[in-house]
Amino acid sequence: MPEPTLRAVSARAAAKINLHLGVGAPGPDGFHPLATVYQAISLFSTITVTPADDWSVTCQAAPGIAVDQVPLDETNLALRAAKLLAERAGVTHPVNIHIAKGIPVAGGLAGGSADAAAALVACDALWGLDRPDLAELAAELGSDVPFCLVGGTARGLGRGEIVSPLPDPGRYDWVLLTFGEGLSTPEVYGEHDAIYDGLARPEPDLPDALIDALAAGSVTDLAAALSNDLQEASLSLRPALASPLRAGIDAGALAALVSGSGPTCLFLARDADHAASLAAELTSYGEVLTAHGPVAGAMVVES
Ligand SMILES: C[C@@](CO)(OP(=O)(O)O)[C@H](O)COP(=O)(O)OP(=O)(O)OC[C@H]1O[C@@H](n2ccc(N)nc2=O)[C@H](O)[C@@H]1O
Ligand SMILES: Nc1ncnc2c1ncn2[C@@H]1O[C@H](COP(=O)(O)OP(=O)(O)O)[C@@H](O)[C@H]1O
Repeated sequence: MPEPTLRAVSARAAAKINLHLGVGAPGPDGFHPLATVYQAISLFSTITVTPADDWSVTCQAAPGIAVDQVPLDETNLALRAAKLLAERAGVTHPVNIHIAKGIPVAGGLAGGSADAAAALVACDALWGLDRPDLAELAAELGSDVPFCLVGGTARGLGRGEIVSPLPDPGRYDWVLLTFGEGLSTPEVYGEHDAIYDGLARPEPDLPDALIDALAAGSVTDLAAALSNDLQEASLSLRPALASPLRAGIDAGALAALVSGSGPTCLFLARDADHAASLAAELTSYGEVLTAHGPVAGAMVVES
């Protein structure tokens, strides 16, 4: 077994958005086949792992982020990630996992998945493992976790865990409208199934227009190609989202859509200055953040 080092190690991972989220009919395991395009954006969780006598998790919120819904028991996804890696690598030394949370919780931004990806990378470095197969462990932890390891912009197939990078040389500025009360991902998928009950659902695919827009770095073409099959279900569960989505377009956003399973609303801006002015127009609807993408995946950082 590798000898543990005594130092603490920090790693950070980014939130994701789905530029396209195509959802098919669920398989026998209840999971939905996806054809999605993920983009990592500049909202981060930083995980610090420190050798300790027992396994534990602590969490601290960045300004504007509410962390009361983050579990501090064995269900915490970062703790599950660390324990899974320890078990597979034969490590028996517990760690404290400290989460500095900069990603809104239960917002359709893969905050828990980002924490898990960062925990894998941090523990891998702390324990001196240098394992090349973190993606396999990531897929066991959740459908979004493999993307959070990789970052950038990538297509996601299967249930979202089969990730391959896409050329994306541009920079995109986003305004995010977030809400204190999240939406449950399984409930949103369930609502999607209820809406499509009895209706045929084609196999999901990736639109060429989106891939081309990204390759060209064209913000206006990207705006025209954004789509989310879960948006209708999110709006059905949270009808109040319709009004800020409309307000964003009225204020000049190039596009407005729900992020993944929601309820975070995304607004695409022309550039960073435009994002700042759009953000100022939307403050009456919820907590407003700005971010840009694509950014890198999970990586070790200075503590
Ligand atoms: C919808 C998406 C879009 O990227 O993310 P969020 O917007 O919630 O962050 C993902 O599909 C969420 O991924 P993730 O949150 O990792 O899901 P998992 O832990 O693997 O699964 C949680 C639950 O979501 C449902 N689920 C998830 C993925 C999938 N392809 N089909 C599903 O039906 C299942 O009910 C599953 O029990
Ligand atoms: N480290 C974590 N951070 C946030 N939520 C977590 C974490 N571990 C487990 N959870 C649970 O996962 C749920 C979904 O949170 P999150 O991953 O932020 O949202 P989403 O699935 O919408 O992207 C939360 O309600 C919470 O109960």
